[in-house]
This record gives sequence, C-alpha cells and structure tokens, in this order.
Amino acid sequence: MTSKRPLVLIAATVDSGGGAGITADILSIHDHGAWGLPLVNAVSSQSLKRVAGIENISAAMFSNMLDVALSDWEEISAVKVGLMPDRKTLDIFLTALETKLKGVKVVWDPVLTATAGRLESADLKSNLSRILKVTTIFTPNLPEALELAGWDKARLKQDGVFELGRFFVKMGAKNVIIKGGHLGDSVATADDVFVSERLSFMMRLPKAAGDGAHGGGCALSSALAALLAKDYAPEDAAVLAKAYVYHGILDPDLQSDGGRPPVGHHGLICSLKYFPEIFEEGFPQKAEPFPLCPTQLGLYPVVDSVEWVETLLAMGVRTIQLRIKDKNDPQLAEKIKRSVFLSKTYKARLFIDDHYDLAIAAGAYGVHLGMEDLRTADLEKIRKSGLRLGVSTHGLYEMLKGLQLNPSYIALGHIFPTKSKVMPSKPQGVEKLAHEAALLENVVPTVAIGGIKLHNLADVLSTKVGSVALITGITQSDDPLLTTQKWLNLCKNGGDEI
Ligand SMILES: Cc1ncc(COP(=O)(O)OP(=O)(O)O)c(N)n1
Ligand SMILES: Cc1nc(C(=O)O)sc1CCOP(=O)(O)O
Ligand SMILES: [Mg+2]
Repeated sequence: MTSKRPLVLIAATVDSGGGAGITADILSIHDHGAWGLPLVNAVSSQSLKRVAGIENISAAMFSNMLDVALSDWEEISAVKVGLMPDRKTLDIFLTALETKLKGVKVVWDPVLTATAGRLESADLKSNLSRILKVTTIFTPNLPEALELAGWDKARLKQDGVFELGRFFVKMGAKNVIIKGGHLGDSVATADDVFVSERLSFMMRLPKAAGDGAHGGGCALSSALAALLAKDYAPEDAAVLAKAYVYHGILDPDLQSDGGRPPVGHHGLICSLKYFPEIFEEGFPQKAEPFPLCPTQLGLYPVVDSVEWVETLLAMGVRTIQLRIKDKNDPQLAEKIKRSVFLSKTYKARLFIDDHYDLAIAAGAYGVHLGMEDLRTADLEKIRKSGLRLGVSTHGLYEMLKGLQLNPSYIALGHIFPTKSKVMPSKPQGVEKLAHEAALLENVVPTVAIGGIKLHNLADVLSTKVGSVALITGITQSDDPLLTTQKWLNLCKNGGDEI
C-alpha cells in the first residue's frame, strides 16, 4: 500500500463522544497532511459531562492490530501514544518501539490526569525511563510532569519549570513540552514550556474564555506527531500544533451547554493570529519596527566581493548583499564603503551581512543578521541609524522569533540542499516555504534562499514569497552574465521603488 500522506501510528483510547482520544487524533493528523492508523488500546463511554466507563481491548487483539500495521503498510513515519490504560498492551507497544519501530519519531502524551476524570495510563511511572528513551516529544501537563518527576510544588518553585523539563531530557526524552507550565503566575495566559538539549523557550497565548476544550491534549500531541511525520523540526511542530489547538479552542466544532466543547478541527493554521508569542532566554523579545523595504525585492544575489557587486549592479540587479565571512579581512571597511558607493550610483538596495557597525558607518541600505547575531547585535543602534534589517529564519519557530523584532524582511531558508553553507537544519522544501510565505503575506516582505537554481525557480515563484536570494546559481555558473540575465528575466522585478 502506498500513501500520499505519511503514516502515523496511534496507540490510544476511543472516546465514544468523539471529542478526545483516537477520533481527535485522526482529525488532527489528517488536518496536518498525514494519515492515522489507530491501534485501539481501550474504549471509553464519554459525553462532554462525564466518563461513564472504560474497557481495555485484549492484548491479543492489540498485538494483531500492531502486527498488521507493521507488516501490511509502508513505512510508519511517526507514532502518537495517548491514553494506554492496559499494562500488557503498554508493554507490547513499548517493546515494539524499542525494536521494530526503533528510530521512528514518537510523541508520547502521558495521560495521568485527564480533565474529564477517571482516565489514567497504566504504569507510566515504573516505565518512565523506557518511555523517555523512545520519545521524540514528551507532552505532560504540569500536574503530570510533577507527578512523573516526583517533584512537589516547593521544588518546582525553587528550580523552575525549565528545570522540570530538563529532568525528562536528562532521562532520555529528546524534547519536552510541559503544558500549562506557567507556574500559576499568569492567569490570563496559556503558557507551554518547550525544553530540549538545544533549546528552552515558552510559548504564550491568551487564555480563551471558559474552561477550555475537551480533547486539547490529544489534538496537540497528534498534530505534533503528524508534523514530525511531515519532517517538521520539533520546535516548528510545537508552535504550529499550539496554534492549531488555540484555533480549535476559540472555535469549537460543537455547541455545548455547560460542558467543555470538543476542540474544533479546522485544518492547517493559515493566519498568524493563532501563533504564540515566544520567550527564549537571551533572544531579544521585541523591537520597534525597522524601516520597510519593498514587498518585491526581485532577484537578490548574495556575493562576497566588490567586483561581483559592481558586475551585477551594472546588469540591472536592484537588490544585492555583500557577504564577507572573514571578519579580519583588512580591507573589510573599504570593501563595504565601495559597495555602498556603487549601490547608490546604481540606485540599488545593498544589504551588508553580519558587519552592522561598518554598514552603519558606510550608510548602507540595510544589514542582514542571523539568529545568533540577533542575540548580541545592538538592534536599537541599527534602527536609529535608519538601516533596514533582514533576518534569517529556518522554520516556523525562528520565523516567529524574527517577526517579533519587526524586521524589514524575513529570509526563509534553506529551501533546497545547499553547498554554500553548512546548515544545522534540514532543507524546508517548497510546501513549507509556501505555508510560511502565505502566513507572512501583507505582514512583512519575504525572501527565499538556499539551493535555488534555474531548474527549481518556478516552484519557488509559485509560492507567495516576494524575492529570491542565491549565491551559486549565479556565481558558479559557466556564463554568469548570461545566467544573470536569465534570472533577471524570470524573477519578479525589484521595481524602481527603493
Ligand atoms: C537573504 C539572506 N538570507 C539568509 C542569509 C544567511 O544569513 P546568516 O544567518 O547571517 O548566515 P551567514 O550568511 O552570515 O552565513 C543571508 N546571508 N542572506
Ligand atoms: C548564505 C545562506 N544562508 C542560507 C539560509 O538558509 O539562511 S542558505 C545560504 C546559501 C545560499 O547559497 P546557494 O544559493 O548557493 O544555495
Ligand atoms: Mg550573517
């Protein structure tokens, strides 16, 4: 069997009310472009008001479903584990994750304290180490995290919720999202804390009126699994899944008189208004708006010499970047000055990569900074000097962080594999570029970069991205002048507006 959608295995419980459990999982997984294969662990009778009963599926039947899923279907791309009340099936499934499914991405929602009540996974605490070792994203709510870690409120107050997340990372989980991890200090907001070896941040959204929606935890974890199956980085999956659940809480699918309505399922999030605010330690939280630049920057070559700047400006390029990576180059200031002079002569927009002090001194049109540079750069100095600011981003998480700084444009990279730079992240591809460019349309100008060549340009231009940046598509071409002419003809013109 081949599928256009990646397959996500779901080990969880059926909610006869349809709002949580496997039904919510299937809807959320489908909304994110994947296909759910439900391995039913138990069935429960529920309404929006109560849990009336729960009964386990036999271990033999569960094993049978698992065997068929593993033998008759193509590759399983991700797994979501939800409510697993039966200890035998928990063990069968854990063994499968340690053997036949080893290496597959797993989102584990350790249901211990469902808001609906009377629902509890078996043996999570005694199996915690095994569970965390196979888990890509672990998604306890705060009470579940405290219970599993054996922490009390006093310890939480002393060490903090990030340290609580690190407890699970140290035990083997690659990423942890502690839902409602706000320590009760903000009643107006719904804060989730994300922790991995590499990253710690908080995602904040306003708390929706009412008691929230039934099935929110299931929707979050299954959306996460689908997004991992679609090759999203965990932090990108986290912000998108949180936005999805927020949309579902604001707009539930059913009216409810008193009880908590099931979370609504409305497809991939296509509006920035549902995304959380990001708080990452050491990263600037906000900045005043930088001067705007045109939405369509046109062809945007990134080059490493004054000679290239001159050649390309003379050919009609209207946006260009000088990217000299050797900060000890004795000619650096001179090269920047000369390039600025050329850009003014040709009435073009010149961005300087990295060296913002020299760019300010030379009066460049703008600077381009990466995520790491933004941690230490004097953004206020750049803004006050009137320079535009372009920022690099690599996925939704960085896109949100970049956007909070109100930059002049946002670069979305890398789209295809590139040999021009060692990239820690995976190429995003055109589908993710199209989503990001659509989210940012009419919000901030966008630039696509990374591996863009004449043969894949049409795909890039089919998205709403405003501009195309490239290095080797021009600089490594056999006939750079002819090739530049082709690029200029194909790319949307940068326009006269500066
Ligand atoms: C248009 C554009 N996009 C991305 C980059 C990469 O910038 P940065 O993250 O600062 O990395 P380096 O280029 O400095 O290696 C860029 N320069 N231009
Ligand atoms: C400098 C740079 N920054 C990227 C990013 O994704 O931030 S990709 C990249 C290299 C672009 O070169 P080429 O067009 O040869 O692939
Ligand atoms: Mg840079």
